[in-house]
Amino acid sequence: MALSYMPGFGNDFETETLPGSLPQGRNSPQRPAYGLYAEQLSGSPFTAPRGTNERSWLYRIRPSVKHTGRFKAASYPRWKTAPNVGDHELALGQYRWNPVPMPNEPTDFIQGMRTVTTAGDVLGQTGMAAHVYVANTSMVDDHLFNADGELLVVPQVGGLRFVTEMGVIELRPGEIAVLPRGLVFKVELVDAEVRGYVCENYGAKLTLPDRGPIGANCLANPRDFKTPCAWFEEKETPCRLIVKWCGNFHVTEIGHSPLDVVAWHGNYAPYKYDLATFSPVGALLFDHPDPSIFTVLTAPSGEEGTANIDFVIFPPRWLVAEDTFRPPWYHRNIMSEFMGLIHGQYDAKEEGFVPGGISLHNLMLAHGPDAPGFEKASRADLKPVKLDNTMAFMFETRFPQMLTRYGAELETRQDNYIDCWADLKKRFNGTPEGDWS
Ligand SMILES: O=C(O)Cc1cc(O)ccc1O
Ligand SMILES: [Fe+2]
Repeated sequence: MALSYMPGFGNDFETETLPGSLPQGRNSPQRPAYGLYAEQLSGSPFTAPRGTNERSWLYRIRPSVKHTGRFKAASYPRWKTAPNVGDHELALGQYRWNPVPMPNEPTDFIQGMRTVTTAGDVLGQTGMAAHVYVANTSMVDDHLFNADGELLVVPQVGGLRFVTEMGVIELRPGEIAVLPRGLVFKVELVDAEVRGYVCENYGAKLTLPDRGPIGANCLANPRDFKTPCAWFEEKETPCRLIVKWCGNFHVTEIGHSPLDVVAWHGNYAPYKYDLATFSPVGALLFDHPDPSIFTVLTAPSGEEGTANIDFVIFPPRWLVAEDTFRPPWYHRNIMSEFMGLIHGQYDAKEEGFVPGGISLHNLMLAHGPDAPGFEKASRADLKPVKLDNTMAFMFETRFPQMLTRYGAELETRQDNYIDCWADLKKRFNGTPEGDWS
């Protein structure tokens, strides 16, 4: 399948698979071409201000009401939803995990979703969940839509193909995709085994951060976001549609594929982004800036500057700051930090935080470079150094992240994580030089 994409972030796109299938000059003609049904998919209230008003018009073989029958309960017990509090006994702490193991049983993208933290409350449309997915099986006749939020997908091992009602997105590690709330899709695997991270956003949509004095360029540039062109299938064989709705799963059986959108236009659509196109901006003389300079996407919470979610990356970059402790400083943060590593090594943690791993530094819990990292950075010759072959990321939220039982009991949790700070020495000895012996 040759895939094509349209560039731009939040554009008003239009795309058709058959000539003349997209109505021009109106949304809802009396009889759309090809006998298609017109349907609006609203991602914001009708009355949202222009800057946040999102909707698309889909021209499809059957309207979506024909893609649902009677629902039955379905069960995906490892995919949890906030609030999910108190289902384990693990004490408060800073935590780190080695990669989630690949499954031994046939496991598709939905079955392979393992929730590590939840935050906020899905019923109030605030907060998020941080998941890891592991899968070895493509979805063939099963499809999903998630009414609980949009999904930000960060592959770490293996390629994925998101076959959605608005087109097909292929995704490799190093790229990310966002699937809007309510979008119908299935996930095919490009490789035999896949793993990655997902941030499920219950709140207002992810958008590009304001750049302030940085100006119009650098960081994530809008043209590097890609939305798929329309694609449809006419498949008249049994299919299932699974719905995640307020934390519960439901399934309905239908006699055809719900991926039947022949043409669409609008600004509510899935997209992908290659993290290698992020142009980092940083400290050119001294000091270590806040990681907000590396925000790719931010989901506002309603309170200015206080994100429901920031999606932040730590990309390859030059370190040039003079007379500076270059790695992250020690800190305590009102925001809660879930981190993953796509490949390479992370600045402040050369050992122990491995690709596919996770770290969790929750609301106000102290963290920072491990003891070897501190030693090295405190004594380093501060010539320009390129931090290369690395890509870490953070799902940061204003809400505390509640660990799930799955996360608490996962066998790859590193019992000794906090020992990485054990060897940080007292250097205060009453002299201005301190004790650097
Ligand atoms: O804790 C972390 O490793 C993430 C992080 C990186 C950084 O450069 C500054 C602050 C911060 O929380
Ligand atoms: Fe941090």
